[in-house]
Amino acid sequence: MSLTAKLRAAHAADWEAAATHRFVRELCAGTVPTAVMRRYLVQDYQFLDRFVALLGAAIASADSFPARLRLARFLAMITSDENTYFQRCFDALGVPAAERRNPVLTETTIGFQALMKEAADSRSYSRCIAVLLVFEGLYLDWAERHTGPPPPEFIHAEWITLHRNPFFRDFVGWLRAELDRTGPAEEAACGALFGRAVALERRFFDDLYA
Ligand SMILES: Cc1ncc(CO)c(N)n1
Repeated sequence: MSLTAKLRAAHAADWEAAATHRFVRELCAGTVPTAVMRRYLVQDYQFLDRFVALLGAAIASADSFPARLRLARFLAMITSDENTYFQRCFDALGVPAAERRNPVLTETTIGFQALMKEAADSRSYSRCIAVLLVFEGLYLDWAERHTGPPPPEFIHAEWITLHRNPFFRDFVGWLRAELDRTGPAEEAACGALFGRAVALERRFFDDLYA
């Protein structure tokens, strides 16, 4: 069994709970309450800050130029299309500047930031990839489970299509292959980060309805 298949199986309960969570079901149906969507986007924008730094660490620690190019292309999408999605949502929802820049963070967001900092500071390519694979693989998974027409509001529809398109799917497949190639040398450390990331993803969605 490949490392990524083993990790996915070891954390199947949290993974399934997140991939089929009430939040993603409501998102795909276009019925997320506005207050819930707003809470999600404000916290996720703080997630994104460290996520960009983690991608930078992965680029710096990668063992080949093709890997750096691939990660850099993904980073370019995050810092353009995905960043402007957040800005347009904040405009539409009337989120003030202070809450875009410096909101009160939940424990879970703080946990995500600590996890990403730890992976980035390790300067280990495979540890960075282990964390990235959870973030992107889980979002690809729930987005691809949605097969109906996109919901009418851009706030819902674009968050789905950002995670359900051929470029994103290829990128996740590539992350999986990179972890299977480089992760076995650091299996315990990669597995621990992977498991923490999946548990945080589940909690991040749970928090929205707490
Ligand atoms: C919490 C979280 N996990 C994964 C993604 C996908 O990048 C995201 N935007 N937010």
